[in-house]
Amino acid sequence: MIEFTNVSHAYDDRVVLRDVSLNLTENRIGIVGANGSGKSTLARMINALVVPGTGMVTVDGLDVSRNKREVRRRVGFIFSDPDRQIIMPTVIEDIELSLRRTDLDKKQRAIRALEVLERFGLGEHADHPAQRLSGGQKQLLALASIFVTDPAIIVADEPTTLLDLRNTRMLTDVFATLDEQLIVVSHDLDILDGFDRVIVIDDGRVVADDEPSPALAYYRTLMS
Ligand SMILES: Nc1ncnc2c1ncn2[C@@H]1O[C@H](COP(=O)(O)OP(=O)(O)OP(=O)(O)O)[C@@H](O)[C@H]1O
Repeated sequence: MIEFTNVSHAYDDRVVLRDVSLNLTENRIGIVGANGSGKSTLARMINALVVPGTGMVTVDGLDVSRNKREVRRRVGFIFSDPDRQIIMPTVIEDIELSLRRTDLDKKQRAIRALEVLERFGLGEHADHPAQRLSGGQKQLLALASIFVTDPAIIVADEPTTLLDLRNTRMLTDVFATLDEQLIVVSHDLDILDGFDRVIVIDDGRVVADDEPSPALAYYRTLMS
């Protein structure tokens, strides 16, 4: 469970979140809003990538500002820019690196890594240089490298920006089958169909918080 209590935040003198209080308990939660409205800042706080200026964020009761390491073990964060996440020379090595803290031995890690690559449609690219993948394939690899660590919570910041229609659908299917709690920031409203809850942010405030259909209708009106 994720809780925001009276969270405000400013970068220098620019206020980007204003007194946000939220209890995030549902399995699939979408966050939408205009460019620059504060969505990524909010999402990054769940993983302590940004520490709130005032107020508090907790994950399973842990104050994220004081328990970064423990919180990051529970929360996997997927950046929209996959180059921030891909580290190793080949595709499979990147997944194997994510598995380094598990109990699996080298051979088991290789088997598990290949399984997850196949699930994400990258099985054929296992031994290819990661940096030669297309943008969309890199995005899938970045997603796979977080999924494989089995975090209790996954936060994805615009995970479909580089994906074609087929891979967006594949990702939507992967999301639908996840046991993990999933928080997705997205401008692609279609991927939020079937989510439990959608939060609309406008100028640093929560302006709607509802099931997808009414929340997205509100957002469309706000943007029109
Ligand atoms: N590290 C930073 N330093 C200074 N300003 C920042 C920083 N990160 C974000 N901002 C500013 O804070 C505001 C909110 O940014 P944020 O990335 O949270 O918005 P967003 O809703 O995710 O936007 P988008 O939909 O464009 O990704 C923007 O004006 C942005 O320029």
